[in-house]
Amino acid sequence: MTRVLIADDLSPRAAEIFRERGIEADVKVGLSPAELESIIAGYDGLAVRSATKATAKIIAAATRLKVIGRAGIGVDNVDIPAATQRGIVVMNTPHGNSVTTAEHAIAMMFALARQIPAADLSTQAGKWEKSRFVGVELMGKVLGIVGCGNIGSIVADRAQGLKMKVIAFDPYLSDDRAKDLNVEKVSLDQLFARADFITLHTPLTDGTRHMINAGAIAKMKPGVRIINCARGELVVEEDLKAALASGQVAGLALDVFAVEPAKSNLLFGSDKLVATPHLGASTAEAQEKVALQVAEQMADFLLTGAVTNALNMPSVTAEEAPRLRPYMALAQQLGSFAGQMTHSGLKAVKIEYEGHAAELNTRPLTAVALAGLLGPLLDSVNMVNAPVIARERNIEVSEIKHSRPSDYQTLIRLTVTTDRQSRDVAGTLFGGDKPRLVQIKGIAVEAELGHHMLYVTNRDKPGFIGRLGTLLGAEGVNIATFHLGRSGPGEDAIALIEVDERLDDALLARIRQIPDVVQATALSF
Ligand SMILES: NC(=O)C1=CN([C@@H]2O[C@H](COP(=O)(O)OP(=O)(O)OC[C@H]3O[C@@H](n4cnc5c(N)ncnc54)[C@H](O)[C@@H]3O)[C@@H](O)[C@H]2O)C=CC1
Ligand SMILES: O=C(O)CCC(=O)C(=O)O
Repeated sequence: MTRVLIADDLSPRAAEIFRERGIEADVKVGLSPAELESIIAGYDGLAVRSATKATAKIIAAATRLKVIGRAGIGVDNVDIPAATQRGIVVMNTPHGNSVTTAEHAIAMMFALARQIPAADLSTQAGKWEKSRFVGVELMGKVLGIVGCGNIGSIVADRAQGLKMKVIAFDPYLSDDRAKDLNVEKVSLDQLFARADFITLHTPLTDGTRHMINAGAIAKMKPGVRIINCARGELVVEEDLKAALASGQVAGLALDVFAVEPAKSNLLFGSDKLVATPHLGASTAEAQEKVALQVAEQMADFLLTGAVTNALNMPSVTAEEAPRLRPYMALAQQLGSFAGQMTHSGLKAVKIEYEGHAAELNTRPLTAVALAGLLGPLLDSVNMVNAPVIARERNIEVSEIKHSRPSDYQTLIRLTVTTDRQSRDVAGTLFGGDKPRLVQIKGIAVEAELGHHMLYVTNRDKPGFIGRLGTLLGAEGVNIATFHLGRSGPGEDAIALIEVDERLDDALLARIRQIPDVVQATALSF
């Protein structure tokens, strides 16, 4: 039975959805890394929020794992390259908690502007310190948004409702989108120089780690207030501590910390700091949404092959999945055929689509063709890691969709170039869903690929087929199907023969001794 481990505190809806869809769901929250490592091999899926770290070590132990689902946005707690190498799909749930997180950023901005947490503490302590808590108005102030994606743009919208002037730095924000959002696109230095409040909404990447450091803070307006509801490591906490002490930064609101859970932190204790324990996504509504979304996505993938919001492979919608399935089988078979015939360094792979195939979402087909191709050459290859492996090995992959009329309603052709030669193989779907090989090295042949095949190339000479059939019969080899093709009378010919069992090397050697045989290979599908 398909089994999923829910390792973080997700809404109970997630487990319900898995079970409703016939997937066994174990909820084990708070496992240590060692405990997780010791049980992960029993699961097909792992659902997490941010507490569980799916490290390379955990992933290496996850021999059965097919999918990691992040009920949330940031996936910095998942080692995506390690998952990709192991052929594990990593998916998240963008949008599910964006409004909630944007609202938290706005709440943090108010908390800073009016010192609400400190005023609350003081008031409840019976101090009534009206003059200590004189705040600043938000109206007319400049809000600098660093990272204007889903969350940043919602923050921009809400801030405009508060009559703030919104400026944004985001290298991927187009002029049109900035215009739609009514935000002024600026450089990072301009944002630092102009913003009264700065709010961070970028993912944590090598490019954003520690972007708010002493150098950046020095460029900011004295008395700036900074909000971070994205990731702790976007800032250098030591530098912020110094800036709070000097007054360069008047207030700091942090929902996220370099080390979490932040049971202690060098910034704690300052009355200029407002801190929350990574609560950005923690509303009932957001948690319900992300739990439902991650469970549906993971179940869809595990049960139907539909891929939504994956970070390491192309998407396949639930509608596409059944339509793509026979094409996937065809692409896999073509790849596998070519892979089993490839014995020297692979340099390039070209995958061409014609007819109906050219109208499909071909990225997953290309990925599966590559997996079929590399599978016979390497261990543990699947459609998730095959494109990465090809890239790492400098294999040039090209995909072409032809709009020209085709002899076939649908056709996929794979051309593999090695150090020594180029070889192509093409196939179609017979009756709309049955994969058939239709061409090998430009020679027409129509063959369904069975489990065990014998592939022979020979010179087209009288008596050859009889000699081959006689030898196979004499060796007790049962022939299921026999397919022939040739480029012309007396020229290159091929035979594709389905047999009940894989032929051994000794018999293959004898087949190669039959006059006119060029090569003979046993293939398995
Ligand atoms: N505190 C919390 O509980 C939550 C935190 N988050 C964090 O918020 C982050 C942002 O989430 P979304 O807005 O949904 O992501 P998103 O992907 O929609 O937006 C991120 C934006 O950052 C921009 N960006 C990337 N590198 C940048 C750079 N060097 N400088 C400026 N901008 C850059 C991107 O172009 C993109 O527009 C997540 O990656 C996650 O880490 C998300 C949800 C909840
Ligand atoms: O699940 C959570 O509480 C954290 C959410 C988060 O940080 C994210 O979605 O990136």
